[in-house]
Amino acid sequence: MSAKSRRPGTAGSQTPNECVQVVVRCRPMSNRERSEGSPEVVNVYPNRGVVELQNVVDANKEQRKVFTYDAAYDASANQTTLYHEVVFPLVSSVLEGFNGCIFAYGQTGTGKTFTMEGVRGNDELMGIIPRTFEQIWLHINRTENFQFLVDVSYLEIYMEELRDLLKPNSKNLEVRERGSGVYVPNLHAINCKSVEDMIRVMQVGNKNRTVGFTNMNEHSSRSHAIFMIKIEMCDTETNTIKVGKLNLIDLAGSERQSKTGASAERLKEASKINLALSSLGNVISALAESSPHVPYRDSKLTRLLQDSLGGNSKTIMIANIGPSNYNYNETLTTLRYASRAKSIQNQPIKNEDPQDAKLKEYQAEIERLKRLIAPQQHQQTRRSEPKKRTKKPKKEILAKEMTGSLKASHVEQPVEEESEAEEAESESDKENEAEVAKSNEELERERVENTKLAAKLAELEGQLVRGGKNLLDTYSERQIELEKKLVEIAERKKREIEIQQQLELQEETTLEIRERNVSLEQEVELKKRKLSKCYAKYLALQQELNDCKSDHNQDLRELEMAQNELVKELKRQLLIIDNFVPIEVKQRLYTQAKYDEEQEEWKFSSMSLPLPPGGDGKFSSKRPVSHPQRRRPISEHALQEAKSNAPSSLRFKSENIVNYELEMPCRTTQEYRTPKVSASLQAVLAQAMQTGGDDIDIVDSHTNSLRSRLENIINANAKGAAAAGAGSGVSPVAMGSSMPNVRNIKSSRGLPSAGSNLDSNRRPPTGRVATTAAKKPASAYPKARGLVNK
Ligand SMILES: Nc1ncnc2c1ncn2[C@@H]1O[C@H](COP(=O)(O)OP(=O)(O)OP(=O)(O)O)[C@@H](O)[C@H]1O
Repeated sequence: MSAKSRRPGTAGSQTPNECVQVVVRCRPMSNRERSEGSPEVVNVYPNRGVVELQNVVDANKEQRKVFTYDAAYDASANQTTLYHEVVFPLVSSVLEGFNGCIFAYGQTGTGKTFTMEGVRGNDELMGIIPRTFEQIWLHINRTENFQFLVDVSYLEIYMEELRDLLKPNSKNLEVRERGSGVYVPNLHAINCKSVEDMIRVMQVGNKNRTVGFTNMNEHSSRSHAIFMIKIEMCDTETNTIKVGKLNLIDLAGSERQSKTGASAERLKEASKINLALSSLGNVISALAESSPHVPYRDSKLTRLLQDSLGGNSKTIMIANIGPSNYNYNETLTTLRYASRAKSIQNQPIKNEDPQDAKLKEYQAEIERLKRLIAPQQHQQTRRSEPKKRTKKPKKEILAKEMTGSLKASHVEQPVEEESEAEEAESESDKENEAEVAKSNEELERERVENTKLAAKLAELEGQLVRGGKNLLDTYSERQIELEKKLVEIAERKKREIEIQQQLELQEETTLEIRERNVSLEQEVELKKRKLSKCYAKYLALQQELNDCKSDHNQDLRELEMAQNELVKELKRQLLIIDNFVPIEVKQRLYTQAKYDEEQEEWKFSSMSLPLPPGGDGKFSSKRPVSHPQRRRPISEHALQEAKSNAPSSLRFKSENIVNYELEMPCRTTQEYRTPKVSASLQAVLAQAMQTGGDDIDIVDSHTNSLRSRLENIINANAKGAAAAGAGSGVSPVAMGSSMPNVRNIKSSRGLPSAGSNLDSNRRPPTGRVATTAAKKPASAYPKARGLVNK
């Protein structure tokens, strides 16, 4: 596919498939690298999009490795150029209603955070994220006849846990899937109305982000941070809605554990980071090879990136590298991954008139509120007017009647009639007053309701931003022109790179055509040259293969280290379960715990407490109760007692159990028995006393090996699930989806299965286990990772 069809920004609701755009950025030498005298091994050719890596140490290795990308930037490239040439067109597409994703990938300390976030408080060194804010608001301020709703969220993945950076206390964030893509339920979103609002949100999130010190970077990001922007746009003339979503991702750095000088905590972090990044690498490889299975579910990171890699999104990968020889291997790995990512194809689709648009909801709500408020106001004005009018005539009539009757009374009426008239008058006055008070009350209530509705209306209207405002406040015409020119230059540069790359490809073909016209001798000479060229290519490929193998082995070693850590942890947990958890709880734990694939955690089907032992007579499970329908057997003695009037006979008089004292078991306690401390626990405690408690290696003295114990537990669990299925009338086959799948559990939880080196420090496997291992070689290592048995 030509780079032209890859370029984002093409209009139309369904664009053709386009590849992930891959850009490499090499940072300058750091002070430390300079002072250590580490040679520079990276050459960048920005006008050809080429990066060249030299091997200055190993003489046997091929000297140069050349990689070609959509664009390449050397240490002199500034933040503005990178933004205008790479990011600007993508953000423009997002403002047209596409999904977009930019992620920075690379070894720790190579400038991912510098590229994404930049240096705070320095306009020149501002990174991609704050520049994106400016572009978005500039667009909003320029676009007339449009209404916008801008929401942002910020989350991080730390140690395979999703955390909301804008609500650090909220827990248990999950990744879910629905028709329109992956999403995170309950993720906090903040409505923004300006660049400043967005910067404030970014700063709040950054304060909550997990960073730490390593040998490679003083402020190393220990988590993958994802800044999400959602822009809903409504054309007020046609009343159509578009939604653009942009994910800006600063990944944690991949690192060799030996180099980072990692402490135990850092080691744990690093193994999780590397695990997530290696699953990202696996996803990239699977997509690049068009593999039928893409292991998105291997980590939270890959699940979140599911749309961005191979889905509905325009995506840019910025691969950050360092120039020094010290990082040769890591740089080579990054360049290889970046090269592979170039062939990932996405299918971006414009999000037009989506059903779940908030803006639609808001507009409907605003209309509803307006409809509610208008008649009420009308009614209020109408009601307050006639009241005054009707009140007055009543009073006038009364006054007239009064004066009339007064006059008459002077002349001819008797005194009783006079007082009757007065009474009638005061009664109707009271009625009138009550009516007025009632309607006043009603009016007041309506007024309060109206104010509430008006406040809600104002709040909703306040969240929507009308486009085409403040244009002159923010940008002058000349600046707009300048920006257009910059984008044009960026486009031209991109085209130049494409042409240059095509030229290089055509050079070889041209050479062949020329060759046809020369003499035989020359042809031999040329063939020789060609042969030596091919041979050099062959050597390079062979070298590449060897490099891949050694890389693979290195990965394997690191996975083994992570696995050893997990095994240690497992042994610790089993030791605790064996020695401190009551046996009945343990059994319930083994048989009733179920693995929830969706939420990726273990769960209990019912959380009732374990019952104390019942059948042995020591305890009864319930207090005895009388039978509700049967009468108590009545003895002769009871009948006689019932007849007497002695106070003690009271309990025999009525049938109901008013004074019935329940018979309780005589003992409710057990003799204290000194706890048995197992040999393994004793050994651990002794070791802890000697070493001070750090990093104790548990030697399992259990008669079963760790592997067979795990198998037993998993079998018990499977049996428990099957029994539960049979009990509930559901066949175990039908329960397949909810039953913990042994293989799935093993692979997804990282539990090594039979055949792995789980208990390498123990006796060799017995014949039975060895047969199992021989039967199930495929499950020994997850195939998706490309791993094989040692
Ligand atoms: N292009 C660049 N120009 C100047 N300085 C840079 C550049 N890239 C990185 N740096 C500097 O290198 C150092 C490390 O960069 P940064 O923290 O961005 O690395 P990172 O890849 O995010 O590391 P980590 O993965 O550990 O978080 C910083 O001091 C940064 O200022």
